[in-house]
Amino acid sequence: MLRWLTAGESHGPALVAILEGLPAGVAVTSDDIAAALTRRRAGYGRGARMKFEQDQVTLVGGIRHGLTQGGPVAVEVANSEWPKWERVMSPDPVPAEELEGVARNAPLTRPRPGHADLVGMQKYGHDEARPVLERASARETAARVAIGEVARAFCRQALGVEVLSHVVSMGTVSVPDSVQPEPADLERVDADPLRCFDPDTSARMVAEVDDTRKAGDTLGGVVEVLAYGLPPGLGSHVHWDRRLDSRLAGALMGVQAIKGVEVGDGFRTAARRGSDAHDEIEPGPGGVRRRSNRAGGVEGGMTTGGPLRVRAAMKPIATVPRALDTVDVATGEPARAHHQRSDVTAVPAAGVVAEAMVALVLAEAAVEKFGGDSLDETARNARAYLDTLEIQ
Ligand SMILES: Cc1cc2nc3c(=O)[nH]c(=O)nc-3n(C[C@H](O)[C@H](O)[C@H](O)COP(=O)(O)O)c2cc1C
Ligand SMILES: C=C(O[C@@H]1CC(C(=O)O)=C[C@@H](OP(=O)(O)O)[C@H]1O)C(=O)O
Repeated sequence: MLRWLTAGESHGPALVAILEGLPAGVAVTSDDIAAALTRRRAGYGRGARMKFEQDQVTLVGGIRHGLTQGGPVAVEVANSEWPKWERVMSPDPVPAEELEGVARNAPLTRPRPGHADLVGMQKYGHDEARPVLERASARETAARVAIGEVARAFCRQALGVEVLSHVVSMGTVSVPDSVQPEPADLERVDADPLRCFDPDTSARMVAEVDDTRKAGDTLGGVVEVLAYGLPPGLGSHVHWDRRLDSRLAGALMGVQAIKGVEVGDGFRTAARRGSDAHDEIEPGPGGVRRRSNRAGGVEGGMTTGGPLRVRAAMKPIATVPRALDTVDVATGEPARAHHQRSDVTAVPAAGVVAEAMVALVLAEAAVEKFGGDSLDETARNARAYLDTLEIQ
């Protein structure tokens, strides 16, 4: 079983994440994690904070001399902006006079439609949004990407699995369905301003982001995560919560602002006839292969051995510069939602976060199927299983 948890606030001293249940011997360094965090920070359309906020990584447990030891892996991602927030976000009480007139401490009583502000205040009994938005903020996804990188290293080293993502739509601008990067293309995807694998579409997306920014508005879009090199049989058909598609959907829907998940051709399949919807089976390497991959590499809640293909739809950023109507909860009067700064879009970053979530789900399913306390043991068990299927 793989367990993992994150803690920390957007403007707190640091985010922390713990990942428990991976075998010993996975090679991963703080530089690998820092590189993953750099990928998450990039992307055309992100706001000012991504320029000045640095992700400072410290490995605080579970890794020695670049190898996991079998115990929980603990990672800290420090917020470099902490000194500016120290009094406002102090865990210990701060004398009232020290907070007097501190602009950052002004109560946020005009909740943003589309963010967690209003319902979080109602549910947790707060009279302003600060205590809610601090934890709702997608700053927390830096912690997920940190441990997702450890899971990704495990998937690669135990099974030869590579996980990547690309942006398939930004607002109404979409790439053709045939665009599907492979592991060797990841550098090119990352080099694109919007992590889009089709240069013509990317240029139109950039123009769309520029127009949207000028209009004081925000954008959503769709990302696709791909995983190559998976063995058949991760996940299971025997119970709903063991189905890999169910677990992937839950993990992706757990990312801030993701409002829909599609496995394979998903919603598009619903409009097809059966003869045009499934992946016919024919003789091939290891005895059988599928002629197409409309199912996105999952049948019956199990990986088929083909590339995994899942999409996640992100809604437009809630902090709209041309602020939306709300109510000031301090006065009960109509007002404009609070807005300091925000991303125009964060779809490219959401792709990197989605990769991390998929890597964590795949790592968990691999640990379940193959077990092993050392990486070598997991890899040996996987090899023995693939031998029974005669897969090279
Ligand atoms: C990478 C990333 C960056 C985000 N940046 C912002 C932002 O700058 N402003 C904002 O209002 N929402 C942003 N969001 C979305 C909010 O965190 C999210 O809408 C909020 O937590 C409410 O959750 P919900 O949209 O799932 O209902 C971002 C989401 C992600 C994944
Ligand atoms: C800090 C990050 O994203 C933040 C996510 C976020 C939100 O509401 O989700 C709001 C913004 O924070 P702020 O209001 O402080 O500018 C983003 O910058 C990050 O991704 O590292």
